[in-house]
Amino acid sequence: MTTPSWQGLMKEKYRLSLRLFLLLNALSSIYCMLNPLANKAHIIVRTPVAMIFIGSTFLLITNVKNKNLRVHINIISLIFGIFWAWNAVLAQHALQTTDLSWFMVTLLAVLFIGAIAFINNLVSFLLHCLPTTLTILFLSNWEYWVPVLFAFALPTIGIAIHQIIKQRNDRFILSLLNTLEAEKETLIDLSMIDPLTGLYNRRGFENRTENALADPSSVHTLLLLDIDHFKAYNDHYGHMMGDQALTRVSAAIRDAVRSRDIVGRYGGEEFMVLLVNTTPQQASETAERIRQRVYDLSIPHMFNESVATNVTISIGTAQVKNNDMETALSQADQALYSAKNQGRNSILSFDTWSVA
Ligand SMILES: Nc1nc2c(ncn2[C@@H]2O[C@H](COP(=O)(O)OP(=O)(O)OP(=O)(O)O)[C@@H](O)[C@H]2O)c(=O)[nH]1
Repeated sequence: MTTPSWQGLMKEKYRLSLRLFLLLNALSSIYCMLNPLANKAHIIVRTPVAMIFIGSTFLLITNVKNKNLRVHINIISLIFGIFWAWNAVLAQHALQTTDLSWFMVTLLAVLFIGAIAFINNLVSFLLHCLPTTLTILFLSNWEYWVPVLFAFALPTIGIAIHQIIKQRNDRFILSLLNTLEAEKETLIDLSMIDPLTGLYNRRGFENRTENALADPSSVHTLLLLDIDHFKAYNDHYGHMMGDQALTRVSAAIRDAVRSRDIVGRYGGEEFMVLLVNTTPQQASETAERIRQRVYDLSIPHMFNESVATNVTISIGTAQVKNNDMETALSQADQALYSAKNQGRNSILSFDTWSVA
């Protein structure tokens, strides 16, 4: 699970608790309308519960039909809470009773709805239950204040404690999700890095170049670089020295280009560089700078046959046209092959070479 899906789950919970609240209100209002006690009274007594029934049914249907409709749960709970309190006032007036049992049924129904629907939302619970609780206290002249306040305090305390525990859990889960996401990002980054040289591997290179190629107005140049006679180097100096040479050459390439250019290890002793947004002139200057920097490392290579006595590289370059990296790669490869054939430690641009 990710943070956005967690937030989606929270929204869904919010929606479900609203629906539950509306459903319980609709059911309770039906009961109150059919209650024989209420029938004894004037029809006006049934006005608030009728409004609760119409309002909750309408909102419930609307909410089920349109998931994205935003309904403020606190406002709805307060309005319905006031309606229930109004119902208590009208009923008491009509029935002329201070009988606790009658009040308790209404109060417990309201508290039950609030506690079930708003187990995680103390504010909504209070907004829904306080109007009726206070009204009943006044209507009964505070005669039954102990059972009324007890009935109100018990779920209030329970919901408050439950909310504190839930908030702690939510914070813990969110921090856990953030840590997991950060670790996932690190792993993705690591999976794109070549462990020996620290450059992008082929996957990382492709991933990074996708972003650069997204801008169609820019002109990019692809460089393919290959260490000359590296097999002979490995054979004579050993694999460990070969690894060291690869690491130093990688660093030299990285240092010779701008930070926005993308450098990757193509595989073995081959590298690739995407020179982002460069003119052909700048590209050939950069390729020459790379070649020279590697030469200047002066890594001894007595078996770099008829090229030099130190490690050198050959470079093939090609412009990336129409964001077509595959074609550019094939062209740079052809240019590199020719640069090797022309004596190595050299640079060949596919674009000028193919025209000639
Ligand atoms: N030390 C080391 N050697 C590697 C690594 N990957 C590839 N190589 C060696 O690189 C050498 C590549 O040799 P070749 O493909 O024949 O090319 P080359 O000898 O450089 O000849 P040219 O490219 O024609 O100049 C092989 O000997 C590989 O074993 C690596 O990670 N470490």
